[in-house]
Amino acid sequence: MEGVDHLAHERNKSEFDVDAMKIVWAGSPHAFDVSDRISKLVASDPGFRKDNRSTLSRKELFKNTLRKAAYAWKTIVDLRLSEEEAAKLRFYVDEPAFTDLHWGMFIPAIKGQGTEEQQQKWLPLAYKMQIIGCYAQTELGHGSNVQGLETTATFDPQTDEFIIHSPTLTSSKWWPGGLGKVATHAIAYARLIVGGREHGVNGFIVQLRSLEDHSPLLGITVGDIGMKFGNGAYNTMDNGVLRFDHVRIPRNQMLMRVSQVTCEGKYKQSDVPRQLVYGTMVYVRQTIVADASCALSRAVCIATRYSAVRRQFGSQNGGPETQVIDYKTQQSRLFPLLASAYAFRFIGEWLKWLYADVTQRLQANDFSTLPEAHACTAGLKSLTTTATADGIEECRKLCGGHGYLCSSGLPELFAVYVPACTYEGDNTVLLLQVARFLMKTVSQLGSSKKPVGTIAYMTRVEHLMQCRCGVQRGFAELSVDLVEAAVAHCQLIVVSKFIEKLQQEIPGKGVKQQLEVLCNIYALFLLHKHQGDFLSTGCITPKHAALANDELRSLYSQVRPNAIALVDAFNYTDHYLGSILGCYDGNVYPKLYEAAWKDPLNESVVPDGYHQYIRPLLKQEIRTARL
Ligand SMILES: CCCCCCCCCCCCCCCCC/C=C/C(=O)SCCNC(=O)CCNC(=O)[C@H](O)C(C)(C)COP(=O)(O)OP(=O)(O)OC[C@H]1O[C@@H](n2cnc3c(N)ncnc32)[C@H](O)[C@@H]1OP(=O)(O)O
Ligand SMILES: Cc1cc2nc3c(=O)[nH]c(=O)nc-3n(C[C@H](O)[C@H](O)[C@H](O)COP(=O)(O)OP(=O)(O)OC[C@H]3O[C@@H](n4cnc5c(N)ncnc54)[C@H](O)[C@@H]3O)c2cc1C
Repeated sequence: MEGVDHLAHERNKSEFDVDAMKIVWAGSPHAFDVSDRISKLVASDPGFRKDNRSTLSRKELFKNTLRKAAYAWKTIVDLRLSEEEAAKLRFYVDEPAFTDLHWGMFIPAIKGQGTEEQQQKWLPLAYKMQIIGCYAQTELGHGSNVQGLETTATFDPQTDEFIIHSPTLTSSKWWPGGLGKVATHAIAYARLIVGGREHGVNGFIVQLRSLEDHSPLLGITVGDIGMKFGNGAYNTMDNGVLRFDHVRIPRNQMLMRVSQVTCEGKYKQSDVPRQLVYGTMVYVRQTIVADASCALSRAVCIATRYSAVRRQFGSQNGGPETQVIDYKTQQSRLFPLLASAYAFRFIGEWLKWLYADVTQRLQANDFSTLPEAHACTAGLKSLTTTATADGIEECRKLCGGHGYLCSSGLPELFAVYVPACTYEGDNTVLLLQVARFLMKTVSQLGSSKKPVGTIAYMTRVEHLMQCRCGVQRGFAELSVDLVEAAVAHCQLIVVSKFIEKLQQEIPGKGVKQQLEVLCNIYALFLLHKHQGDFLSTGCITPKHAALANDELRSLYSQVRPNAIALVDAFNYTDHYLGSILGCYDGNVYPKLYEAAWKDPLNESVVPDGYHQYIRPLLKQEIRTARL
């Protein structure tokens, strides 16, 4: 029945202060207040409805996304929302759109790679959305290999301009979000050519469309690259294709914090690492880790609530069947994902600190932690997105057949989320960067340069290197093993930071105890999953492995009474979850049944096409082959 909490009995089992855990999950009382207020604002406004997405055509879907983006911007302006509140509103609108790239990449690129003068010119226009930007780096022929990009930017000293050109088909910009139909400007990455000499890939601000009638400017060919994975999902985003035909831009539209070109045509490299050109990618990778905890926690919330609602088998003497959440197999699949959601939340908090720290150091020309920041953002983006994409799919399976319905929210969540394993850096390519960082660290063991921070533990392998020094096989030859080592390195960081989180003051009855249980589940589940490596390297004995398994089962039993409260702590509205299976009150079956009849296919009891195709079949009016 409506208004009845079908999960009340589960909520009454909780052994900790859920409101205190909501603050821990949000990060602070202030962050909780903003999230709670804005999520409810979005949920209560019919202008942000999203339950019809799977029934719209691509063009209807995209136009609806533009409407919502404009409505969100009007809401932000009318309510004078702060930058923090505006970001939260865009998050809870929960629809990939051009604004993600405008705010999430175009603006950060100008802030990170533009000079003070360039920031003063372009940021006010971007903040007021008087221009809409995208980040145009990837090309049809190159994405991972940034140094392989083919677009050229040739300096013309006669006119003090750069000529931006797409020399080949494969140099067409391909994938940039927001590019296809909306962006008026791009940060385009191109090979800088001055006086016939190449100076690597740099970023250039290029206007693509008229601010009067939105038509592409002279020399610009631009469009959408077409439908992507899944129906609604990421098709709300106009990922685009862009070709330049000798497009001229003023010299001062090359982002010049890292490298400069003078009006005399002199190329100058600042005394900063050229990799700062990649700074926007580092920034986005750390935000993607926070995204992972959001996406995984959504899926886990849905699967946990539904696992408590769903009963299957086990009825004794006509009594109620067993809740599937009580099956050990369901717990062994679900609870490690619940623990991962919390683990990724805390590693996301730490990574945000690491990024802010390296940014502050860069401003003082201290580049000492840049390699570690690159390795951590690359590795943790790879680890958390892979685990989250796999986790969302596991949550779909944990919900049985109903998990495959769009009304469960899980198919769309999966379809929107999985490109995170590719965008902002293919996950394997990024792990190879971590492996390169680890090998460089190992090669420096024994020198005066002692490993610190997230690689401090590597001093312990020093003896290994001394006895094995000289035995070196090619990086490429060992890359599979090195990628596994990179994953293990990142997992160690996640576990370490979870443990460090528990050493902080954590208010609220039973809250720290619950987090300790989740931390132990996360760590022991990894040990169980990789026990072959731990056993073969002698890190643990078979008895240790058996003890870990026993402890895991015990920990699952400790989580069980608190599972619903632990996902309630995410404080997601039913609107944001977008899932009948995950609705707060657990009143699933009536809602599933009601939703089915709203499908357009049920607008008529006899389907279109019956008389044309089915009736002739049934009436044998179609000549059938002799059976
Ligand atoms: C309905 C439900 C919704 C819920 C789900 C919510 C999800 C969100 C929904 C949608 C939101 C939409 C937002 C989406 C945002 C993302 C959009 C995507 C954008 C993009 O993809 S932008 C393009 C990204 N492209 C890449 O990442 C390219 C990857 N490749 C590279 O980074 C480089 O090519 C490279 C690093 C692999 C190699 O570079 P290079 O050849 O130049 O360098 P080397 O390998 O030779 O290394 C040389 C030394 O430089 C160091 N280095 C490399 N990179 C960096 C760096 N970034 N920072 C610092 N240092 C770096 C290396 O370590 C080497 O150092 P060494 O000391 O010499 O070893
Ligand atoms: C939804 C979505 C949104 C995007 N948005 C943007 C955007 O806004 N702006 C933008 O510029 N780009 C964007 N991209 C592009 C994205 O950044 C690239 O697709 C991504 O960097 C991967 O590069 P790639 O496509 O060249 O993959 P490839 O590198 O071609 O990967 C193919 C395979 O080759 C493997 N591989 C590649 N190099 C190596 C190596 N050295 N060693 C071992 N294996 C290797 C990879 O692991 C992978 O298995 C987006 C992509 C998607 C899917």
